[in-house]
Amino acid sequence: MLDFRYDNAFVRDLPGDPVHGPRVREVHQAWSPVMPTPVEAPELLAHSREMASCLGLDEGDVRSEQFAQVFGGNRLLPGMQPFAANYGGHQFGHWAGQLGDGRAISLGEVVNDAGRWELQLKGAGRTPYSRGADGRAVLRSSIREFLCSEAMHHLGIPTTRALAVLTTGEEVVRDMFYDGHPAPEPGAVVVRVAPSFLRFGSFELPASRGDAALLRQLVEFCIRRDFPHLEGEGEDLYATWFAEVARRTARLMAEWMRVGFVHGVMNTDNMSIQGLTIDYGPYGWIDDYDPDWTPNTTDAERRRYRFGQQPAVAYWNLGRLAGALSPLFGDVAPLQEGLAAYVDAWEAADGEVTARKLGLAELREGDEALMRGLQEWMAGHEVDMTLFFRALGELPAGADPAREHELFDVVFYDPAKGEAGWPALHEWLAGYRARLTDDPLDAEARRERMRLANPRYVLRNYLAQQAIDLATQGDPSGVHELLEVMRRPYDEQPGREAFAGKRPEWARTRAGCSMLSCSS
Ligand SMILES: Nc1ncnc2c1ncn2[C@@H]1O[C@H](COP(=O)(O)OP(=O)(O)OP(=O)(O)O)[C@@H](O)[C@H]1O
Ligand SMILES: [Mg+2]
Repeated sequence: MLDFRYDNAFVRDLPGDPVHGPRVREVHQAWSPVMPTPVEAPELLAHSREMASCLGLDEGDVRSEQFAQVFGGNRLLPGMQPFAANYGGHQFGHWAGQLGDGRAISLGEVVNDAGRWELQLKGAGRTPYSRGADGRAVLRSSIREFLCSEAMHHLGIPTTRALAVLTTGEEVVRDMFYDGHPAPEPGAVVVRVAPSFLRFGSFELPASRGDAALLRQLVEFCIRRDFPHLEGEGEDLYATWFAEVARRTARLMAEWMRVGFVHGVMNTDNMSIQGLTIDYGPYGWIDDYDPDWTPNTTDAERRRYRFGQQPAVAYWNLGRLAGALSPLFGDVAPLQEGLAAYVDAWEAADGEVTARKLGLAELREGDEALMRGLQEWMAGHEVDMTLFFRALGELPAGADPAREHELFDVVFYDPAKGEAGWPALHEWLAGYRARLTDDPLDAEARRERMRLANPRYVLRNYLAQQAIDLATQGDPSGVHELLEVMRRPYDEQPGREAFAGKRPEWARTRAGCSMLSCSS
């Protein structure tokens, strides 16, 4: 029997829409009461055993019919109070007005010894915020969200979590390539979990409407529930909080850059106030190091959300949040200080990541230039980022060209570019080696530091796509296996070398492997 203890703070402490149900409308409160729309035949496709255990669920609970019924959206447990949150956002640089949870419905906030866990169904049906859309999600994007949420967690990167992904037994029509060819696809629901799903856009919406009272209520609520360690009151407290949001966001950006994660749609409605990765849509993972790469077809022209731009976009987004919060401040100076805190925190976190990736005890003058030189070289020679850093961790102490060839031969995608890249690589390695002689870490400690900063396994786009193709034919084993691999991303996993390999040539241009549309 599924049995949780709840503390439904969001609906208890924040003003709710007096109207029930999914009729599309403008809502001037923080949330709307709405039930998930039942589905034909909910069935568990995969689950995260770590997340289940955090919620006190065992295998039997997860595999029960009750679990499928509740988390497919067909039944509520006593104590659940379903709602859709209201928020707005800046999308691709422009204010988009009310967006809200158009297809995510929260069931309640579970509290236990491990923390607070808001349970949310993504793809649960229409809400007042669905606008013209169906409130549903397709299997391919749901598997991508499920796998990546858990992969990020195991990489140690702040993220919303995924308890499970369920098929619905229903079809959903999507025009995957936005080319006028809509087609039915299998539908699914992802059960997401996070201590808070508040977004920058949750604060921007009341601010855009001049509703300072609701804005203040939201800020007070968020600080009390999501940042209970912060002290002070009034403007001082708000400033402390904003600076904390800024610092968390900076650290998140450094972590994304560390592992080669490209979010793909960094609109302000997809920025978590807690500095979690949220909304796994057209995201992608860097194969060959390319700061200009974005997986999102909708952004192919301007590349606003390209890999190398992410820290700057986060700053811009914080600027929008600062603007939204300004009615609560007599003077904008504290907000400017918060933005400055982002810059400081980003520089510190980026430096820390550089030191860890290169296996240095601490960053010294010249190290950032060393890293930049390496990045330029990688970008110029189509070099696999993940494989390169893993190989670098195995570099012998003394110069050994034969061993270097053996280590780095696998990192190139294009043999000709690789051939041309060797002289510069040997030169860079010589400089790096010289720097190491000046570093206090011994070889073993360095190797371990690098192993824990440079994953062996990341959720390469083509790997997820292969698992999706199989699951779409009715076989979820690829999803299960990939999840298993991603549970220990920093470990060597004998027998699973194939999951650590370079992107195969066929995947270079295939949809889902190189480019993704927002259609989900
Ligand atoms: N099929 C759909 N039906 C209703 N609303 C949708 C649908 N797809 C997206 N939306 C809404 O459009 C807005 C922007 O979409 P976006 O792709 O950023 O979010 P999402 O992937 O649905 O959700 P989240 O940010 O919660 O992960 C959101 O408010 C979202 O709820
Ligand atoms: Mg979103």
